[in-house]
Amino acid sequence: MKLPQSYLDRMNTLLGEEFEDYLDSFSKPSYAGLRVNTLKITKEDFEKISPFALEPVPWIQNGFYYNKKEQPGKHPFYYGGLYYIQEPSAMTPASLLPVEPGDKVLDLCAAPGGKSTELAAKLQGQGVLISNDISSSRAKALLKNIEVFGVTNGAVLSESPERLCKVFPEYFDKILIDAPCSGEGMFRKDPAIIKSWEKQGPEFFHKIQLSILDAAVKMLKPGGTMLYSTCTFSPLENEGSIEYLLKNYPDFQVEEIPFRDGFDKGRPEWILSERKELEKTVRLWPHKIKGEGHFIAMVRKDGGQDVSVKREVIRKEKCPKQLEDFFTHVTWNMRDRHYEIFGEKVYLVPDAIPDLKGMRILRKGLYLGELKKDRFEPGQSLAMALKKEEYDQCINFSWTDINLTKYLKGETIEIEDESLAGWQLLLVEGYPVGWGKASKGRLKNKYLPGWRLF
Ligand SMILES: C[S@@+](CC[C@H](N)C(=O)[O-])C[C@H]1O[C@@H](n2cnc3c(N)ncnc32)[C@H](O)[C@@H]1O
Repeated sequence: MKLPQSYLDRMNTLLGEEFEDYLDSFSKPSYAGLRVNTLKITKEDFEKISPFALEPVPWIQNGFYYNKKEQPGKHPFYYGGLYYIQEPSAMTPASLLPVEPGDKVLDLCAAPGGKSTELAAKLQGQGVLISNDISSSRAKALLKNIEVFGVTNGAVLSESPERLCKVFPEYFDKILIDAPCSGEGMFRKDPAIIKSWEKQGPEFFHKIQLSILDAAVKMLKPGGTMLYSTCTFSPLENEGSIEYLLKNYPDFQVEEIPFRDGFDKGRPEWILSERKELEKTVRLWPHKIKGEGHFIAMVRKDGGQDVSVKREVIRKEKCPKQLEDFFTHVTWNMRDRHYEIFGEKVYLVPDAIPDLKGMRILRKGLYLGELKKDRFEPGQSLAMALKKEEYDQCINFSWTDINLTKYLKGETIEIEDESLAGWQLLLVEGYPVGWGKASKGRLKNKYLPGWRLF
């Protein structure tokens, strides 16, 4: 791997004696990690059923290292949404943002969802998560991950931060900005990033970061907390961006982040700043922890009064009869819920989401399924959001069962019990993977075509 000379010179100047250790980290392999989806399974229960050799990531409650040869991304448990494959340092920002069930949370640069999926797990279905990414193609991958994880209380948008401000003034309790950056912390994991660094370096990204921060501050409630992270070492994009925030928005203060073994403090002197408080930010280095490079800053907006934001009253649809009939099989309380219907498609929408008219919306609420003339056809995302005890017709497979593989490939499968009829929720070791429709000993495959195993 050949690192650009200008980069090496800068790092040598900044790191001094540590520079050799940093360079040495390139001779070691990067670490692979997975993070357990605590919306579906506890860390302890996952450890009991995991076929992988796992080693805990010391600073992440539900994070593990795995051996790359084991390929957990191809395992049926992955299709059941039991975990997210994530580089261990990248697990840190969402783990540190103090999200509580009931909060209104924004993940502003969210695709493909590594942080959003953890923020959703922290909300435990209560409150609202708005996951946004300016790139619509990346937002599609984000939507899939949100759905696989079984998130019910969110919306996925693809908007510029400036346009979001108009809909969400001082709306959020917590905001996460995992900013686009020059990616220096990922050079070891993905050497292709070196090429793009040569084209677009720290100055390019710093400008974008400032415009994202300008918008984000307007969307945070007084008393709210915002976490800013990057995967680069560049002082300009890290301490430099936070210095800009503090200078231009004096109602923001840097918050203490609980230090863990191997965490390093922010370096105000690297941007010639007098602000000692920048030392409360955190730097992660590949020569100090088993993970790649990251920067994390947590800031709080002064105040604490909940501001009441005027919202239009959104028309609530009545629960359609076909849906009501289907939900006799489900334990969820479907009365007084907020439905939105577009053509045949019906969504269950959290009450707290304001009117999103004019926004580029990929998903608002939970997609339940399609209303046909005299019946309801449940959607894949509803299957992923259910728990086995919440639906009365389940078929369970062991993860080694060939029929499960056939199902995930989209094939029709035979079933022993010929009396089974209607919509069956298919499970892998007790965790939903999708729908099948049973009739006369056969199970018609209703697994979402775009999600199939090839
Ligand atoms: C570091 S990545 C986010 C990774 C994501 N948080 C995760 O954990 O999976 C940065 C993202 O910012 C998005 N982005 C770039 N410019 C943006 C902008 N002005 N507003 C919002 N998102 C932006 C990019 O499309 C990219 O997906």
